[in-house]
Amino acid sequence: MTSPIHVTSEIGKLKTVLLKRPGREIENFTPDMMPRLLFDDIPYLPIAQKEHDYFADTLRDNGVEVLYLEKLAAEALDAAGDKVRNDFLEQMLTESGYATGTIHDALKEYLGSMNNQDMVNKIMEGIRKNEVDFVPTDLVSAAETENYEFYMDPMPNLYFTRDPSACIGEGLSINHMTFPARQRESLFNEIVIKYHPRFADKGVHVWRDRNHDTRIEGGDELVLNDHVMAIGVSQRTSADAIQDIAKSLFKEGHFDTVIAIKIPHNHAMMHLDTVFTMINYDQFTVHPGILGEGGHIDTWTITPGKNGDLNLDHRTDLKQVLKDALKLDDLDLIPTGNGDPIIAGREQWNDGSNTLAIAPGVVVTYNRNYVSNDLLRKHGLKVLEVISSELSRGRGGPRCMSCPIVREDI
Ligand SMILES: NC(=[NH2+])NCCC[C@H](N)C(=O)O
Repeated sequence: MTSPIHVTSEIGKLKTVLLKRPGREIENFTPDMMPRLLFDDIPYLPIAQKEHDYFADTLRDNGVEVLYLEKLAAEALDAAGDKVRNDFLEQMLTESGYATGTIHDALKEYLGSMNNQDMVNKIMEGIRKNEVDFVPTDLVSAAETENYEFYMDPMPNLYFTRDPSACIGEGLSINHMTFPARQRESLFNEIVIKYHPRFADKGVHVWRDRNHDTRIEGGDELVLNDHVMAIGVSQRTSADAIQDIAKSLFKEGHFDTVIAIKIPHNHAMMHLDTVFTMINYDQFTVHPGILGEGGHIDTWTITPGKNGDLNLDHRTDLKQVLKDALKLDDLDLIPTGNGDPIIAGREQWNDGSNTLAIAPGVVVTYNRNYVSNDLLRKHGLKVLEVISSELSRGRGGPRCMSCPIVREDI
C-alpha cells in the first residue's frame, strides 16, 4: 500500500500540501495578548486572507494539491462518529483548562450544539465569555478573572501549518509544542491522521506523537534526503526531543543521520527554518546572523550507535558538515540580505530565509524581501514571489505556512 504521506526531501516536486486559511483567530486578540500569542502586531484579516489565497493559488498554478487543515479536521470528525467527537471535545476542553466543572459543561453544551465544521472553526477562533449563555454559580467559575475576555483563547498561529506536525518519509511527527499558545494545535493534526479517510489505516507511521514532555516543532525539522535530517536545537526544539526522534527514525525508518544545528534561542529565529532552508540539491539559504566567528556554528552529527544508542560528532563548519552528509563536492550557502547586516536583519525578521521549495531550484518567497530574492535569482533559482504585508506580522513565511504531505523523490 502506498502511504498517503511521502516526503523524502525539502526540494522534491511538491504534490500535496496542508495549509490553514487564516480566520477570525488572527484578529480575535488585543495588543496586550500579543506576546503570549507569539504575534508582533494586529493583522488585518481581509488582506491576510487575500494574501493567503494568493499563496494557495501560486501553489495550485504549479500543480500542487492544496488541502486545508480546518476542512480535514471537520471531515475527520464526520467520518469518526459521535464517540470520537466527544473525546476530541473533552480533550480540547481539558487542554484549554476545563477538565470538569460548570464552565466545562457550558462550553461543552455550546460547542456540542454545532456541526463539526462550525465547532472546529469556533475552537480555532477562540470563545469569548459574552457569547456563552452562562451564569456562574460555583466559586471556581465565579472567581475566574472577570477582566479577561476569553474562555478559550484563539489559535492565531494555526496558519503556520509547518509546526504542529512534520511529514518525514512515509510518516510524521505530531508535535508537543513549546508554548501554551500553540500546544492545542496538534490535536487537530492528531484527529486528521487517526480518522480522516485519506490517512486512517493507511500505514502512516507516527515517529513521535504529541504525548511527550520534551518539545519539538516542525519549523526545526528539515528532511534533507531520504536518510539525512537536519533538526534545529532552538527556542522551540530541545536536544532531548531530537535524541528521542533520532532513535525512532533510526529504528523504524530509512534515516541514518540527524544533524542537530544549534541556533540562537530568540523569537526572531524561533525555528531553524527562519535562518536556514534547503532550496536545491546543493543550495541553501542561511542567515549570516547565526554564524559566529569564522562562519562557525555548533552542529552535532548523530548516527546510530551500539544497542540503540546514538553516536555524536561535534563540528562547527556547517558547509563541510553538509557536504559530507549529502556527499557533495561543493555547496552554495546563500546569505539572507546578501550579507549586509542591516538588510539581513530586516529581511530575516520578515522571513527572507524562510523559503518554500516546490521543486529543486524553484522557491516561493515573500515579495517584501527583495534583496534576498534578487540574490536567489542571481544564484540561478526560480523565485515565485507572493504578497506579504499582513501574513508576515505573525513571524512566519512560505515554509512556515505550508506542511508538505507528498513530494516526488529527488
Ligand atoms: N516554522 C516557522 N518558522 N514558524 C513560524 C511560527 C511563528 C509563530 N508566530 C510562532 O511563534 O510560533
